[in-house]
Amino acid sequence: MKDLQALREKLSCLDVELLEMVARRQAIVAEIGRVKSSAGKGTRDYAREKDVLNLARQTARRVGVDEDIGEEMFRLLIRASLAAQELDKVTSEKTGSGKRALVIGGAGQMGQWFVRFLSAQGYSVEICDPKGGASGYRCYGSLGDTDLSQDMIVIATPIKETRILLDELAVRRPDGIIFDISSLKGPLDPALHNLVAAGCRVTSIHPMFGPDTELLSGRNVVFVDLGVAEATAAVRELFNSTMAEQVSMSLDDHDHAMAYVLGLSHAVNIAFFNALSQSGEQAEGLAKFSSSTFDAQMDVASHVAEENPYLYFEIQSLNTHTPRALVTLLNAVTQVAGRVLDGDEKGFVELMAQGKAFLARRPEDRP
Ligand SMILES: C=C(O[C@@H]1C=C(C(=O)O)C=C[C@H]1O)C(=O)O
Repeated sequence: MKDLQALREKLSCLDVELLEMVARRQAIVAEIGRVKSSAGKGTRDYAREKDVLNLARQTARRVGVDEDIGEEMFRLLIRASLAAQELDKVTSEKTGSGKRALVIGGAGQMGQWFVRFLSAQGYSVEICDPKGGASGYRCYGSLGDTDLSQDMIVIATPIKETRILLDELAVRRPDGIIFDISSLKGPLDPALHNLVAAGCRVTSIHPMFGPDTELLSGRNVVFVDLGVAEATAAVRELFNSTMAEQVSMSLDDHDHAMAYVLGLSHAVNIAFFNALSQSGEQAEGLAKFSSSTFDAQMDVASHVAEENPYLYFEIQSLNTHTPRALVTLLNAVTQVAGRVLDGDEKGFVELMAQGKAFLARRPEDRP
């Protein structure tokens, strides 16, 4: 027992050293970030990352550590470097210095993300939300309480509420740049164009990530330009210091894509966990036999189950492209069931081959 105690103490010392080394690595990473920034270079360097990961695998092999563990450790470290460099860049560029921003719905989850994001850019952020806002920010209970003199106005409210707010803004015609972040654009089409007609500088975006996101590398932000180029350019500028991919789309193409990217994947998961819960099987019992596919699917389903059901209903019910996506899903499920119940092996294999060929066309993951 004494040996065990002594060995564990030795191990704890090593763990502390490991973390101290991580901190030293991060300090160098921060310096590299500043050098790249002053040389006008982008934050992410995929070729260098590949070299870092190769070295990790080689070294792991040499010292007798599993290569996959070596690589995984360094993937995590690279993610940490990128998140730190991105935040540093956003903060140091001070795009919003001397300017004011209003986040309507700033107490909601994505609203809070924008409050943090705009604050990091140097904006003096104000919040409009009946639920109040984070402490340290000026807060208005309703739109009527502010004169709307801010330079940037973000609308981060449920879709139906956003429509009403856009109408109110069209009457009050603020001078600042206005944008919404709704998951669907079709239901806002008349209100957004009404705002353009009122002479407002408005654009529409859809951040394709959740409120917990810290690192924007590998994430997309969709821009739906409404014909006011100045507004779109100003909002693009907010994301220029990040590694987010900026994607342009028309309003209708956006909702068409969302019927699959959001609607179909949500529906599949809602159907999956309800099929399980209605099957009479017990979750605890199934967990005992879980396979890697089941576990992975359960993880995704659990994320979906935690989401806001009202928002998820809006995403289904307010998209005019939803019926087509859901009918396609019903057909696909019927097809799988049909071929299995008919004992049609050839047909079943064909279904899997078709899907595999489709998935193979996905762009490869970068390191
Ligand atoms: C540290 C750098 O920035 C990023 C982080 C890397 C790392 O943590 O090793 C590698 C490449 C870059 O994407 C760098 O460019 O060297």
